[in-house]
Amino acid sequence: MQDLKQPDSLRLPNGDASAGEEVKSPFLIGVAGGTASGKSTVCKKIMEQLGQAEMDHTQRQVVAISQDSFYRELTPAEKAKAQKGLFNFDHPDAFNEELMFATLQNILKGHKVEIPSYDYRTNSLDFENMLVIYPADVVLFEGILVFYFPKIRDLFHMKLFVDTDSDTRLARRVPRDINERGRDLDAVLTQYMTFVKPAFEEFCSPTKKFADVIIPRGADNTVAIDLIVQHIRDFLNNRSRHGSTGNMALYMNLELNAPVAGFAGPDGDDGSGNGTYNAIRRFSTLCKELNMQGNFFFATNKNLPHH
Ligand SMILES: Nc1ncnc2c1ncn2[C@@H]1O[C@H](COP(=O)(O)OP(=O)(O)O)[C@@H](O)[C@H]1O
Ligand SMILES: O=c1ccn([C@@H]2O[C@H](COP(=O)(O)O)[C@@H](O)[C@H]2O)c(=O)[nH]1
Repeated sequence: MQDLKQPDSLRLPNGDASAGEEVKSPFLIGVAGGTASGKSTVCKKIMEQLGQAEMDHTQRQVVAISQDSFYRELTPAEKAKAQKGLFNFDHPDAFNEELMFATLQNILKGHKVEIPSYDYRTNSLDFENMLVIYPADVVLFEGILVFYFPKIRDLFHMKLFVDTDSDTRLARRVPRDINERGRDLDAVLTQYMTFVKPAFEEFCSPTKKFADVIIPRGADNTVAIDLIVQHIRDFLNNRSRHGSTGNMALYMNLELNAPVAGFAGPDGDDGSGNGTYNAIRRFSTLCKELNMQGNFFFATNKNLPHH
């Protein structure tokens, strides 16, 4: 059974900002799932429901980042293979793990970071179109293998897995790759059968076990999305009431071992230990709600009280 923990960055009282400067150490949510399972759509819906999508980038409290910005640069020989659909973009070696790790660490320290966008038509990073990620309260990091690398997996405060059946995913991937990623039908199907499907089974699907929350049917699962949104909203309200260094992980019941002195939750917790109990209650209530809805699965968490 996994052990949900709180990364050091959230324990730091003030990150690495200069004295007096407020640091936003975000609540980091990993969103994994097979290709075309709906990871970006789920993130988009969460952002929209929180009123973040139409907001200026510099002002957003919630931001979403794609793992695709961390594909490693290909050698000319690999590029030639990729153009013929003969490069395996679904293998962990296709990613720059170190850069991904360093970037997430910087994000957790409350730094502004710049990452390239990804151009699927040329199979390359697009440094002309850099994405600026401003410090935010909640960061969603989505991709097929976000839970594959242990040290990256350990950075997440919460892990979601979007679980959509493979027929639906293939049926979505084919038109998307043809219409949006400049591919032809033969290439899409060959790539899928040669690389995408075997790699999903070998590398992506096994990471489902690390998820705290599994979302069947992705963006169609409005109940799951509403509940996740409601809880993010609660964090944001809590943080705006208690400052950006407010301990979101405790509020979310992800660190139950040590009460944090000075933490005051919405129920008037004072850090004496009752705050922890109240956090457990809130999280436990969420689990119960989700179980009752029956279309959402919460992985067993040894931290949760049993009712
Ligand atoms: N619930 C859904 N119903 C219908 N189409 C969907 C749904 N979710 C996603 N799609 C479509 O499927 C494709 C893949 O979705 P996307 O969110 O980009 O998946 P991922 O990020 O997991 O690759 C996109 O064209 C998207 O518009
Ligand atoms: O140049 C590339 C890079 C990636 N891919 C495919 O993209 C998916 C991952 O993106 P999703 O949005 O999660 O589908 C992965 O399965 C790669 O096969 C590509 O085709 N070309």
